Amino acid sequence: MIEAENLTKRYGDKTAVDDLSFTVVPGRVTGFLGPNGAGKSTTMRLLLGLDRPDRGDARIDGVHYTDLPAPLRVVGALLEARAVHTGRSAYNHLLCLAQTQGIGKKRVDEVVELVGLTGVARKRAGGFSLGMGQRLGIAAALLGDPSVLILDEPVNGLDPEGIVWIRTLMQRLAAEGRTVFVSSHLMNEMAVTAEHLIVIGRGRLIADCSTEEFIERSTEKMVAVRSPDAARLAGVLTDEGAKVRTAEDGLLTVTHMEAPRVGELAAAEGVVLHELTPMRGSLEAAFMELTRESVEYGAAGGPVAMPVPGPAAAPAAGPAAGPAGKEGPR
Ligand SMILES: Nc1ncnc2c1ncn2[C@@H]1O[C@H](COP(=O)(O)OP(=O)(O)OP(=O)(O)O)[C@@H](O)[C@H]1O
Repeated sequence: MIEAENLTKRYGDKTAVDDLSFTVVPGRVTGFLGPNGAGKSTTMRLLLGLDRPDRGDARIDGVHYTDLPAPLRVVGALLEARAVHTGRSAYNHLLCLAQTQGIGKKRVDEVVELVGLTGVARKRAGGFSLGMGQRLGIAAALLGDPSVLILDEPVNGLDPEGIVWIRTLMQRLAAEGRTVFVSSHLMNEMAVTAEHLIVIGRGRLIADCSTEEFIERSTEKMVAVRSPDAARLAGVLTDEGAKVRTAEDGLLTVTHMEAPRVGELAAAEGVVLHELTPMRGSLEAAFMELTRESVEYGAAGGPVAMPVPGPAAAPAAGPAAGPAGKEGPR
């Protein structure tokens, strides 16, 4: 378990982490989200004793990181600044790390295999690609078979196969009863990986809830409906209180009315439907809505996130675009 209690960290005038309290429990993947500069990396460094808080407390399984006698056996960490500037082979890099904590050679072999680096383990780690470096960093984090994992942007630099691999690995590690705390900028990836979210903006807590609840709370439900008689249908739905917009020729997006009611009204009026799709907000849309006030380095106007087809609030894989993909959920 990870506990942050009133964590505060200032750099000069800048408050990077501001009175932040949360708990990350074992058994599920917890995503750590926030716009650029929100304080995610700083928080992770505070948890790992790499920076000292000005106020507050960070504990891993009830203990300050710096008081852990064999930290690698309790916490595995992958931080954003993870380049391995080493002339050593990947294998020797891991072996050296293992030896500092009394971890045997057998475990080094195991993690090399686990992260898929067997073929290149004897190669110089300094020459690794970003993706291979990520795998090596994850191998290092797993060396001590830790009960807690803190991963800062683990998906960075991984190809699609690598992304699925790390997702599956994180979910498996969580299912084994470990605490998995992971930051990422890839919203669609987080939507399918993390069961729970901690969202911060300008160093402060914005949300601490399930991924489902986060999406539900911050996005509007919408129905996409396609008909050869869209104009007439639009009139019928509007008369019954729906808000209707024409997304493209023959395709309407409907809010303030659920899909079954749209279907019933269409049937009652004898309007043919070619499509009736309940849309849900994407995690991306929810994130942008909730963090709008906290974006430090955003472009004026900002991008618009797309809704995705599917049952309301259920996280789904794939690109965040649906039939009504020309407009945001608002
Ligand atoms: N060592 C430092 N000295 C001065 N300011 C810092 C330092 N580390 C972080 N900051 C500032 O603190 C704020 C939080 O930074 P941090 O890197 O924790 O954010 P982040 O959420 O991880 O951002 P990103 O998503 O861009 O990686 C930023 O404004 C950053 O410029």
